[in-house]
Formats: sequence, structure tokens, C-alpha cells
Amino acid sequence: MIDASGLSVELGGQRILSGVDLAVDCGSLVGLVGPNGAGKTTVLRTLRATLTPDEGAVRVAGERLADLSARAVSQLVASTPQTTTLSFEFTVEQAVEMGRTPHLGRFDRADEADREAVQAAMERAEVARFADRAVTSLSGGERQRVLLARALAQATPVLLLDEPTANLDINHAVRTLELASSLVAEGKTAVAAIHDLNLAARYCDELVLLADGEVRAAGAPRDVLTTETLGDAFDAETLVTGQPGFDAPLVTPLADRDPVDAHVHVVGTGTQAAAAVARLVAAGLTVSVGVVPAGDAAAERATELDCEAVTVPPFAGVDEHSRERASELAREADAAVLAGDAGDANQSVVAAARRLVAVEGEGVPRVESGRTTVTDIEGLPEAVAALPDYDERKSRSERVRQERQDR
Ligand SMILES: Nc1ncnc2c1ncn2[C@@H]1O[C@H](COP(=O)(O)OP(=O)(O)OP(=O)(O)O)[C@@H](O)[C@H]1O
Repeated sequence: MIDASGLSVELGGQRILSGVDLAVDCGSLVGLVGPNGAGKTTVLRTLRATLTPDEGAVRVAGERLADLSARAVSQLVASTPQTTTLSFEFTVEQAVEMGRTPHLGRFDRADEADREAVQAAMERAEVARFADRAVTSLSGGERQRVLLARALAQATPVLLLDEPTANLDINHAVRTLELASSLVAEGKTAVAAIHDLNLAARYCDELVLLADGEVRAAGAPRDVLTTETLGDAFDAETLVTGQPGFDAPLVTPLADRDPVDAHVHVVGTGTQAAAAVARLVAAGLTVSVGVVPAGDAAAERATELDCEAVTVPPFAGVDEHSRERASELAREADAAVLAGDAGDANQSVVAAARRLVAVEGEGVPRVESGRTTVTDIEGLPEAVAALPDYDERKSRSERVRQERQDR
């Protein structure tokens, strides 16, 4: 549907894009990712012909955009801008009606079909209840959805979204990308510049990673978002694992601070425990897990990240040997972390730990003496580092690390 080849753009004497190729199949959602200033918006501008590349060409549905009138282009391509400023006092409905312009003659009035298209677009973008409000009275996120409705009212086969989730809370961000997914499932073709790599990975069929105006990687999210390509494009160290419950990579940026030097034993199962393992490893801790059934998300994440996991076959119960080993790890650890459902079988493992950080959640009591409770996985490494006697414990953590290597 979209075929851009060899796009090069120079602006203000600066090379902004160099030889960018982009092919987007009909009915797919392609995400443009990359650091600030990489050229994502510039690519989108060439795809809607508001910027003519110095070299290369863009074809949409087989037509060279450079050969088409502005009106013909706007019947093929609709877009939502990155900024949501609308300077006039339009109502939401009037703003969405503007999307119908390419389908109307210069002095035509909107007819029933136009009104229906506007109503349907407002409903899909969840702004129908604001129809009579002035756009300027809406929040940034609400305005963003109005702009999406305007693009939907344009009823084009191609949709270009520049940072469609930038001002949205997590619920609306997910809903907007769900909407983009269902639109492409219905046959639209979409390209979206998205900063959130994990949302991009989850919702896009393919990703194009741009940096310094060049394509650094393109293809399935799993092939594009690797520590190598991300290190190259963002100049940042990242940990790439899997998103619990989704067949998509999970990118965790590693903070530019000294890692917390300690060994933590994680007790628990499921996505909570898996997320705890990933967060602790990302912070540079030595992590072990168990007892956990083989195949559980926490066991798989531990294996993926090269952590020791004490596992038992699913539904087999916990044998004495496994319980002993997990208790030993919990005892040796600087702290144990309780995340997700640990089950009765792990009670003695938890009891063996001298210090415990619990991640608040189902089955984990909020306050208990001798326990630090954190409400979010993000804060786990800091909670561990804040435990008393940290320096004295460093040597033990070294010993555990050595034991693992020897084994
Ligand atoms: N008119 C212009 N004149 C000079 N430089 C420009 C112009 N427009 C954009 N640029 C530069 O081109 C580069 C790419 O900009 P672009 O907006 O495409 O990046 P982006 O990947 O969308 O960035 P962000 O993630 O920050 O939105 C930036 O360095 C920007 O400063």
C-alpha cells in the first residue's frame, strides 16, 4: 500500500533523512520508533506529501504522491499531528467535520452521509460526548482523540499517526492503539510514530527503527528491538525480555547509576514474580527464584535472564530437596522478594529469609512486621538497597555469585 524508497531530505542545510526505505503492506500497522530528532515526523511528512523529498519517491496505492493534487492526496492519506493545538474556537463536532473537506466541493454543504461519517468517527474515537464542547476547553489527551476522529472522518485507506499516545493516560493509550489495530484489521493501513517502545512492540505488525535520519533496523518487533540495535540507536543500555501475556519484546532501560550489589531471592509465581525478576536483574542484582513450577512465567523469565530457578514439574507438589535449595537461597540472600502468589508450599522458603520485601498484590498482606512493602515493581531495587546493613551483606552476595559459577 505504501512504498517509499530512497527518501532523502535536507532542511536548513542539514541532512535530515538519508536513503530511507519503507514498505507497508495493506492492512498492517507499522511503528516508527527511534530517539528524539531521528526523523520520524519528517518521514510522516513525506508520506502525506507536505514535504517533498530531495531524493526518492513515495507511492501510495500505486500512485506517486508527487503526481497527485493535494485534494487527491487527502483522499488517500489522513494524519494526526504531534501537537494538539487548535487555535480557533471550534466545537469538537466542527473540528471532526473538517475531516470531510476532501470529499466536498468548494461550496458544498455536508450531507447526511457526511454527518453519519462524522458521528461514527466521533464514536470510534470516544469523543461523541464532547461533540458540543469547544476544542480549546478539552484536555490535551481529549484533543488528541478529537484529531484522531477528524482523521477517521476523512475515510482514507491510509492513516498516519504522529505520537498518537503522547498525551494519553495508559488506559487511553492502550485503547487508541487497540483502535488502530482494529482499523487495520478492517483493511486500513497505518503508520504511527510511537515513543513508547513496549506499546509499539505490542501493537505494531512491524517496526522501523530510525536514528540520525537512517533506518537502523526494520521488521518484526522482536527482530528490531534488540539490545544491540537499541544501544546503537539510543546510545542506551537496555534489557530486552518478553512482555507477560503478549508475544512481544519488553524493553527495560537500564538506569545510568551504580547497580545495587546484592543477591535477591524471589518467591512467587506468575507475571508479578516475572516482572520482579526482570526489574531486579535490570538494576544489576543477582537474582534467584523458587520454588516455582516449571513453565510458570517467573521460571521462564529467570531462565531467559540466566538466573537460578528452583523448579518442580507443574502440579507435582514441592519435594523436600527443592524446598531445601530454595530455603538455602532465601537464607543466603540479602533479601527475599515476595511477588505474586507464592502458595503454601513456599511458606518455609519465605520464613528462611531474614529480610523480606513484599510487592503489594493479591494474597500479599499490606503491612506485616519485619517486612517492607512496595506498591510497585519499579521501586523494588531501591527498597532492597534501603534495607539496613547493606555493606556487610555485599561479601555474602559475592559468595553466592561465586557458588553459582562453580556449580
Ligand atoms: N524545518 C527544519 N529545518 C531544520 N531542521 C529541521 C526542520 N524540521 C526538522 N528539523 C530537524 O530534523 C530532525 C528530525 O526531526 P523530526 O521531527 O523528524 O524528528 P522525530 O524523530 O520526529 O523527533 P521527536 O521524537 O523528537 O518528535 C531534527 O533534528 C529536527 O531538528
